[in-house]
Amino acid sequence: MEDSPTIQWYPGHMAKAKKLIKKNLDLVDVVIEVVDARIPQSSRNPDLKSLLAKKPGVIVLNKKDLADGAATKKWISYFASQGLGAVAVNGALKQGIKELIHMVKQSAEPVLAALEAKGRKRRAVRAMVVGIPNVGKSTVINAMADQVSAKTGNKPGITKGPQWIRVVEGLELLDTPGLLWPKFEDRATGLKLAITGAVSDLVYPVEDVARNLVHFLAEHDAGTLRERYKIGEVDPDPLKTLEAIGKKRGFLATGGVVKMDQTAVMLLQEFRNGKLGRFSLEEPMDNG
Ligand SMILES: Nc1nc2c(ncn2[C@@H]2O[C@H](COP(=O)(O)OP(=O)(O)OP(=O)(O)O)[C@@H](O)[C@H]2O)c(=O)[nH]1
Repeated sequence: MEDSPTIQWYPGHMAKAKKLIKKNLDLVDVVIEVVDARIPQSSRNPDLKSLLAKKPGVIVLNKKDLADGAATKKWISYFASQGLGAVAVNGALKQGIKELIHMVKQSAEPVLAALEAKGRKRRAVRAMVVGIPNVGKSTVINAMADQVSAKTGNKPGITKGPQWIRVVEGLELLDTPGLLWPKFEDRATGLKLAITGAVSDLVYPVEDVARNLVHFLAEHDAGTLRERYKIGEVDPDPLKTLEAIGKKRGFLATGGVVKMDQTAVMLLQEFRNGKLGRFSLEEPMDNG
């Protein structure tokens, strides 16, 4: 779904997404919720918990290569304290996938064991991947599928129902992810989603998003801003800092005025690609 980061979510879209997820939920034992490791709380869907009812879930903190390692560890402990299994992965490099597979199988164990106790034959665990746009759902599915890479289920020609991928012995995965809407609860959450690219650059003015990123970086690692953009001191006013960055990069209109939009887009791109380093935009205690 290449265009999904630009989806504008309206109540109609959300209702449709909810219906699709509910339909597929009936088919699986475990739900794998992919979140962005840089914003594990903000990139969770607000309604997933009620959708899941009592189904076990595993949280995947994807893009761990872009997040701060110490913060990711704290998030994993935090989720564990809430009774949720969480694992950090780099879907793109297929790191952490074996641990994820193990966790998914483990979380379904009580259900399968109960079925077996009733005299049923043991069957493979069935799982599906869900998450908001751009967190890496397809990448995680591909990384898991790559373990064996054998499609199972429906034969070609009669591909009416869902397609299953046999990940390893005893685990099957639905081949399409469930797309969920992001949180729109408050501006701070929205801006974090915008900084990481989970919501469209059309939702918030790009200059606002970049200003907030500069504010965060100035507080957490002003040295990186100074060194990468050779801007001397970081101004307490983030807009002035953004302007200084644009000037250094030569993003100038006639009359020497800095093209702020162009500067903002460049800064966000560099942050999203990890060129500025590894940053987590939130830690567990920020969320109470
Ligand atoms: N650095 C990094 N990038 C990743 C990782 N996993 C995925 N990406 C990138 O993140 C972007 C989104 O990945 P997708 O797998 O398309 O995400 P998705 O959640 O399926 O996206 P939608 O289809 O838009 O909902 C792509 O540019 C991926 O290359 C990761 O672990 N690290």
